[in-house]
Amino acid sequence: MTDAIASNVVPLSWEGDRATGRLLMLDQRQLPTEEVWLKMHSAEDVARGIREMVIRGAPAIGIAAAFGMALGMRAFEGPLHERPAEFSRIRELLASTRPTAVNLFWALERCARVAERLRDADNASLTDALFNEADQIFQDDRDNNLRLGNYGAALFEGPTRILTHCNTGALATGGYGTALGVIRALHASQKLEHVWVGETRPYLQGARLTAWECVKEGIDATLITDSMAAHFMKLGQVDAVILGTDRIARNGDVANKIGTYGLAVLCKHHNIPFYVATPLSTIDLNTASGDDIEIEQRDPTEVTHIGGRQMAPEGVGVAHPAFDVTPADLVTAIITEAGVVYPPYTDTLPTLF
Ligand SMILES: CSC[C@@H](O)[C@@H](O)C(=O)COP(=O)(O)O
Repeated sequence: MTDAIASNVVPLSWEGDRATGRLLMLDQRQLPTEEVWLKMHSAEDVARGIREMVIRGAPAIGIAAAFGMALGMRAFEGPLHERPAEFSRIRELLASTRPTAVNLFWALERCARVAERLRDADNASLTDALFNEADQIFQDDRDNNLRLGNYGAALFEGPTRILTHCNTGALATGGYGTALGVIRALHASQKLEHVWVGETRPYLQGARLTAWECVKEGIDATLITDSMAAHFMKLGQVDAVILGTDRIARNGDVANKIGTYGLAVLCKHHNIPFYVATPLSTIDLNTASGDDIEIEQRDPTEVTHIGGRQMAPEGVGVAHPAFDVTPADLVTAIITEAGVVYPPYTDTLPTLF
């Protein structure tokens, strides 16, 4: 086992006591130039924060939603069985924010199980239990990342050159990160030579967030545009690609940030291993294949504008699927907190649970 570097970056934190306090979210839209913390007082605030990308990344979205559920129920009085519609309304509000990352629905399901157990309890007890659940999801995610980071790092002898995409770091999780967690663990064990950070058009999670995390922790990283990946692979300067995911289907198909599928195809052509690092909370055994995963379609202005400046003419058609699906047969291995699994994923994924 390698010693983890303690990342001091977190996407959210709590301020005050549970009865009157608030959730603080680091506004990821303002990074890397400004570190602004927004105060969330209600489920509506949290839902807006997720929808508008104040917080993003599959595990972080799930954690935020669990806190949103607790904040939402805090506003009421009396036992839940007297007003079950309120719980459903808040759950649906949070569930409607973003469709692709399964962690959102997984976390809300955990909250629903808590509520079911305490449907006759007074509201203070229910709210307290929901806050405990949110804290537990937050803490577990960080611990799981540390574990999967070590499993991932053990796959390499070093010195290794990794290419990654989007942001899968402390900002996208309970801390530390999934794919970036593996990279952190490689760095800690002195097996990391270098990281190529794909900028991740159109939302630039790689350029704005992963690059920021790497610089903050002294990880040797080079930012490239997405279209440069093939070039550096051809030059023999990429030993492996490691990414995160928003949902893995039962057959091992991987939904992740748009551009992931293209990288997997490039890896196949250049004979480079393609790894997906994820907590078990992102594996959805109830979804048979990637064809069944809803792909979020986002606002066209995220494609036509960069930093508020218009880059495309009025009137042009624009497509903006935020995610794509990489077929399981392009995935070399899936790295989790319970170990590393290889194809055929239909057989190996269920053994992790
Ligand atoms: C550990 S994060 C894994 C994924 O959530 C990440 O790769 C990703 O695609 C995030 O997309 P985003 O649209 O920024 O929420």
